[in-house]
Amino acid sequence: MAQATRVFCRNFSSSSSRFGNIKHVTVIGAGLMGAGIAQVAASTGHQVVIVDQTDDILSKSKATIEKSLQRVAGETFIAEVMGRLTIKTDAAAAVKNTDLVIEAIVENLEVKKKLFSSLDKAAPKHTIFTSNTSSIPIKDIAVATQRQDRFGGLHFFNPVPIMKLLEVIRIPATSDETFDKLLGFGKAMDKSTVNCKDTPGFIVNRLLVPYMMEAIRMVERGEASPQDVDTAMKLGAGYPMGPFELTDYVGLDTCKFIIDGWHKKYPDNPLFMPSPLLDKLVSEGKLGNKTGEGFYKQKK
Ligand SMILES: CCCCCCCCCCCCC[C@H](O)CC(=O)SCCNC(=O)CCNC(=O)[C@H](O)C(C)(C)COP(=O)(O)OP(=O)(O)OC[C@H]1O[C@@H](n2cnc3c(N)ncnc32)[C@H](O)[C@@H]1OP(=O)(O)O
Ligand SMILES: NC(=O)c1ccc[n+]([C@@H]2O[C@H](COP(=O)([O-])OP(=O)(O)OC[C@H]3O[C@@H](n4cnc5c(N)ncnc54)[C@H](O)[C@@H]3O)[C@@H](O)[C@H]2O)c1
Repeated sequence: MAQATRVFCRNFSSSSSRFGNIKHVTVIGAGLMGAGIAQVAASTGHQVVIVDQTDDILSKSKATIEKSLQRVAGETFIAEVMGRLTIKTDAAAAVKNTDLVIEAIVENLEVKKKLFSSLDKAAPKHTIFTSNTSSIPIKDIAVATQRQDRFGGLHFFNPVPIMKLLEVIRIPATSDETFDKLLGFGKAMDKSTVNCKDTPGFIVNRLLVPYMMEAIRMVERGEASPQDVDTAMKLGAGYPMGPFELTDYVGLDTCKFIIDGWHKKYPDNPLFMPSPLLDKLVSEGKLGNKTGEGFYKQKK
């Protein structure tokens, strides 16, 4: 049995002591990342509630999780995992009995702050809040709450069931107890953790974003085609995907939110200047794999 399959079929039970204090997890946002995070949390024995804006989004997300599990697991395991997953549209009700909130909604500071401010009033005192943001400082989100000592970042990578890394981010106010619990949760999720400070892009995106922005600028300058850049980086640098394939995979809208946010925050940094090509594709609704077309048209 290959590595990925082994991890997903290990027999976890929610009564296991491997969880420390985090047994019940609420994932807010049932999109690309939220579905993956919920799948792995439930696969590793946690009780999971997924929250999104509509029942339709939530049903589609549940179906995605089930389909994803079918690639690697048998019927019994899938039934157990799906049995640990529930869905809700009422975020305040969902967090009433939860140990950990993982927010994976749209990459927008004001929307995230509004959400956390309302959750802060509804969640029990012991609940730890985290954001899966790619690019927003965790402390800028945490200020919306009265629990900054129980606030941190959990930055997962896409696709969550396969990518082994979890960046665990602390802000100055994060308590040692909270940080240790988050590291323990990462282990319980079968991820390899790295400790991050709340610096722009943490570790991975601090290096990945300039690389990807230079790739799109090469194309804008007419120096190479997206196809040739992708082939070059896969065959010449050993990357599993080229930067354009990866942008389609991440979502062009999410990439635009990231770069626009950094440009606004650091207007003099040439690395973070917006890209006319990215802006054009987003304005045409070409958001990547999620809409069937981005830099590439998806094969049917
Ligand atoms: C250029 C334009 C610039 C625009 C601006 C840019 C702005 C900046 C953007 C930054 C974005 C940051 C986003 C975020 O914050 C951080 C990220 O997440 S970055 C993304 C990180 N991810 C990657 O880099 C992925 C790279 N790709 C890969 O690793 C691989 O291609 C793949 C996705 C793993 C797929 O590989 P394949 O080999 O094709 O896949 P297979 O289908 O063969 O599967 C491999 C293996 O995995 C098992 N498996 C598949 N699906 C699942 C599942 N759902 N659950 C469990 N396991 C699964 C499958 O069975 C195989 O296992 P095996 O059979 O080998 O045992
Ligand atoms: N896409 C990636 O590769 C990737 C990787 C790591 C981190 N992230 C980060 O994860 C977060 C989510 O990204 P994604 O790609 O999953 O986005 P997505 O667009 O696929 O999903 C976002 C989901 O959040 C929901 N949502 C929006 N506002 C909400 C609210 N107020 N309450 C409840 N649900 C709400 C939307 O309906 C949508 O289903 C972002 O912060 C992003 O930066 C993305």
